[in-house]
This record gives sequence, C-alpha cells and structure tokens, in this order.
Amino acid sequence: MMWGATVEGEERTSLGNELKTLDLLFDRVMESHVKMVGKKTEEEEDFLQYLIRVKDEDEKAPLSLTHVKSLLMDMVLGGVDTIVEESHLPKLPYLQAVMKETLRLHPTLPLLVPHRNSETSVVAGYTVPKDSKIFINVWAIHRDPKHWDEPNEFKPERFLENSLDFNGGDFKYLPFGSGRRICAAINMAERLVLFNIASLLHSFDWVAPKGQKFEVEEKFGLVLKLKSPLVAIPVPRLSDPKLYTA
Ligand code: HEM
Repeated sequence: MMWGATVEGEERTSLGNELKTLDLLFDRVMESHVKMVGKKTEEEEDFLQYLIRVKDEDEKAPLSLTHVKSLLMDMVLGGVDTIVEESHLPKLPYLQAVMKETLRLHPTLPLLVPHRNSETSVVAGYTVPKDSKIFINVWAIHRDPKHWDEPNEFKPERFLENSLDFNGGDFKYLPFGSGRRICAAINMAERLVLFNIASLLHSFDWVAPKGQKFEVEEKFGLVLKLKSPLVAIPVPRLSDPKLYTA
C-alpha cells in the first residue's frame, strides 16, 4: 500500500482520507480480535489477542480498547511516520543514482574551475604551453555519445548498472573534478544533498503549481543554474505534525 498522499497530476488524495480509511481498518481488526477472545488457547493467540485478553489484568492501570488500538497503530505506522536519518542513506541506492544522473546532465561547475599548467605538456598530440588557462568541458564530456547511451536522457538506472562514483577516477564522469584539485568536500556534499533530498521527499509530496510545466533548460555560466526557477509546492504527508517542528 502506498502510504501518504498520492499525487496524480493535480488530483491528490488527502492524507486525512487515507487516515480515515486506515482507522476503519484498525477498527475492523480490533472488532474481529475482540470476538476471538477466549476461543483460542494462549499458545494460539496472536499479540493483539493477548493484549485484549490481559488489558484489564493490571487493576492499577487497566488498558482501554482505545489504548490497545493506539499501541497497534504506533507499531504498524511507527516505522513509516518517522524522519530521515543519516544511517538510512546507504539504503537508498536509487536516490544516489538520481543524484549522480542529475550531476551528469547538469554539473554544478560545467567547466570545473580554471586550472593552469606549470609545465608545457603534450596532451593527445596537442602542445599545451606552460601557464595556459585550462577549462575542462565536463558538461560536454558527460553528454558524449561515445561514452553514454542516450546521453541527453535522464536515466538514473545507468548508475545502478555501473560502478562510477564521484572520485574522478574515470574521466568520462567528473562532476567534482579529478586529481589534486578535486572538490575538497565530496563526502560532505554527497551526504548533504542526499540527506536533504531524502528528507524533503519523505516529509512532503511535491506539486507543480497549476499550469506550470517543469523546465530543465539551463542558463550557462561558470556555475550552472536553471533558466527558469523551479517552483514546487510542498504538501505535508506525515501524520504526526510534531515531526515537522523537531
Ligand atoms: C554538490 C555539491 C558540490 C559540487 C558538485 C562541487 C563540485 C566542485 C568542483 C567541480 C570543483 C573543482 C574541481 C576541479 O577543478 O578539478 C570543486 C572544488 C572545490 N570545492 Fe566543491 N562541490 C560541491 C560542494 C562543495 C562544498 C559543500 C564545499 C565546502 C564546504 C566544497 C568545497 C570545494 C573546495 C574547497 C574546492 C577547491 C579545491 C581545490 O582547488 O583544491 N565543495 N567543487
């Protein structure tokens, strides 16, 4: 079951409706279990039947059926209605593939930062005189059909099938540069991006404003930006509002 609001175009099933459906479901489960009390041996009964049977045994703090139901709801929903933690990130390979594919098509620094060679060198038959200003066109390398199938398509799956990472060891994929001047904060940047995106996706459904199309056209510059700013509306999808204030 898809838990949370589902976004289909502009039609959205509200979280409130799903909670009501779930509440009814829990009521039915409770009802059927109450009817079973006394009909099964202690060995045969499940955890819910056990709770219903013993709920009045502690005279000082007897449990009501409502207590039992909320305990059951906490147990079933507790794992879903929670926040993203750093330890979850290694369990999200598809999200990591999405980050890699986004940086392939839209590298933050499309020409890296300018480098300067301290010695004259010959590269692929070309002489590069000492003190040249060198730009590496990562944007073009990342879309080179010699290295990428359907290079202009957004296909995160390609990164599930290869072992490319951000360390600059393979010259066809260099979103953080390579060598001695590689980005100094790759690990931090990777975690920050993944953590923020995972949290935003987990906690909200994202809806485009009415009539707005999602444009990925870029404005070229030393730092790559979207030509038209992205506007997306967050719709809370966690049932416990306290999780938004933590
Ligand atoms: C997704 C986020 C980021 C991307 C895509 C990125 C990408 C890059 C790239 C392409 C370079 C140039 C490498 C080269 O020319 O070979 C670079 C350099 C650098 N980055 Fe990042 N970066 C990111 C986040 C960060 C963050 C968060 C920090 C610091 C908190 C940082 C610190 C640096 C530093 C200090 C350099 C210069 C390294 C040097 O010249 O020795 N970067 N980054």
